[in-house]
Amino acid sequence: MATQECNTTQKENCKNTIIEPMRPVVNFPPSIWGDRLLSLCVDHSEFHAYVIAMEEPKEGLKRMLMNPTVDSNAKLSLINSVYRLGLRYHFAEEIKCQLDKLFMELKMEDYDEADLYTISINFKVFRQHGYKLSCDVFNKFKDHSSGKFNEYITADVRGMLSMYEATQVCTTGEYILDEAMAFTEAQLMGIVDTLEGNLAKQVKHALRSPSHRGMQMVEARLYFFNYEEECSKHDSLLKLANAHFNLLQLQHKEELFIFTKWVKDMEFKKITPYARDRTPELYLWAVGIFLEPHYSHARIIISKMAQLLMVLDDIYDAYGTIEELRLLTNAINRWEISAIDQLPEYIKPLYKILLDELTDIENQLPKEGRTKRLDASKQAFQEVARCYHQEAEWRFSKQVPSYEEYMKNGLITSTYNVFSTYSLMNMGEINSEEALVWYQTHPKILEATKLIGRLYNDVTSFEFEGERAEQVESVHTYMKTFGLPENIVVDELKKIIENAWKDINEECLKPTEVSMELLAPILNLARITDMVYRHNDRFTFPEATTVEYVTLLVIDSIPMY
Ligand SMILES: CC(C)=CCC/C(C)=C/CC/C(C)=C/COP(=O)(O)OP(=O)(O)O
Repeated sequence: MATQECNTTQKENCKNTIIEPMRPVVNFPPSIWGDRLLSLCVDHSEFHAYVIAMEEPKEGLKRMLMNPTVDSNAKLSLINSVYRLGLRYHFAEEIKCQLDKLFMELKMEDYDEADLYTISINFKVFRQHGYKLSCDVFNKFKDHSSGKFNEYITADVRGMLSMYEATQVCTTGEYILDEAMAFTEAQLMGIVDTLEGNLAKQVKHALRSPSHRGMQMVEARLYFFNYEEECSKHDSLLKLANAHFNLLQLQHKEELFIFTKWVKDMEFKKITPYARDRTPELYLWAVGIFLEPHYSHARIIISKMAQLLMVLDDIYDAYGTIEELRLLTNAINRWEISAIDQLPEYIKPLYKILLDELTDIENQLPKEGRTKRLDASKQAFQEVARCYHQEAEWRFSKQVPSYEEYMKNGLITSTYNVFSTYSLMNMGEINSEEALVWYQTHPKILEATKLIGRLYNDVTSFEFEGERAEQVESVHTYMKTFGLPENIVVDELKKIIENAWKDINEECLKPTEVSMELLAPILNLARITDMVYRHNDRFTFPEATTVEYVTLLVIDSIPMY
């Protein structure tokens, strides 16, 4: 549909005149940011001030975490706050030491007298740190004659909220948690408009984005605002979180400026005018994958990868003719600058950027094991291009593949192989060759994350994409393969997404296949996917939440205590 075929007479004309093919018109909303982000400026002396401001409260918190006289519930509640404020990486050793001990000493009877709030917090903390506390701790809240949850818990809103948050870490076969999730969600939805103050804000946000599935930095900022009581229980927690936000915001501003300037210097607007303009939104993915300050370099690289993938996606999905796409795929497979000659003029500058940037990234990698890493990253990119091309072939020949065929291809076009490979490659010391080998075994956590990416993206955007060029996506391939109507299919695909989350949770429980540090970027990729696609395609249409979150993280300042 996007090409205008030449007939015989036209062919004659074609020899002399270049006929511009008809291309689909895509109404991508423009960026709302303009050049504003190029004026982001950073005072470097502030970095040092925040690092100093963090030192004392950090020591204070370490002492508190290690203090044997602090009661176990209070300690788990403190660990919960540390986790939710994005500070876990400062206390990895202390938290591990405490949780090992608390988990080993734990007896189920300890929970006989405990309330719903306490049990839920403890359950979530243990699970999020890899300890499989049994979901039987929730049995006592059920009326065993009716099989339903006891009515009295509906009066405990804080407890229900906490239980709803705890159910997000469930694994396959934990039916009580499935039921608890549905029950608490329905109850909270029913009362949210009657609540006031911080509790109202907490419930509203949890229903919009449960904390376990949210983007860590956004969750941390909102926890700081919405859970004042928990945060101000300990002065050192408040001070550390405050200085930490300021430090990260400074760093994120600087990184976003570097990335925005790169997009401008590469002249993407001029050479790819057909593509979406989504600079800060792409950067948000990078912050979502890596929260810690020491992954600054990785965030910039991931943002650049995302920009290149987005532009490629827009050529393959919307702008290129099938002939052009064949040439482009071939050139990307060849991966050599001489292949540029076979490309249409308008694609040449993009192809050059692609090769130059990847070479540049390669040159910054440590020498040891470089070749293997390079092969993995290049192949991940080539694979995406081949699969984008396959989708285009289906579209141009008006074929609808089976759901299975589509998904085999679609897991690759989720682009998460590229994101995870580049994440791993740029993690410095912990990035061992062994870890790369593990990545290439298609670990369950990575497959589940890709599945969530592909399905969430399709479920929320199939109507818009369908309008533009008969895109091949999971909703319609599933409808065709299983002969089911659209509304049923959307529900089925959402169930598959829920099950994939259970796999991710399972893979993060001890003993894990690789360290939690290596699993974290993959878990975080699923989290940012949930944030962007849970309610809509907030990437293509970023007006609401994505803009709000970019503003929250990079623009709105936080008064220093
Ligand atoms: C697919 C997915 C989970 C992407 C998120 C990761 C990301 C930011 C990738 C780079 C840009 C991109 C391809 C966005 C999705 O566009 P699209 O909605 O047009 O993707 P589609 O053409 O593959 O459906």
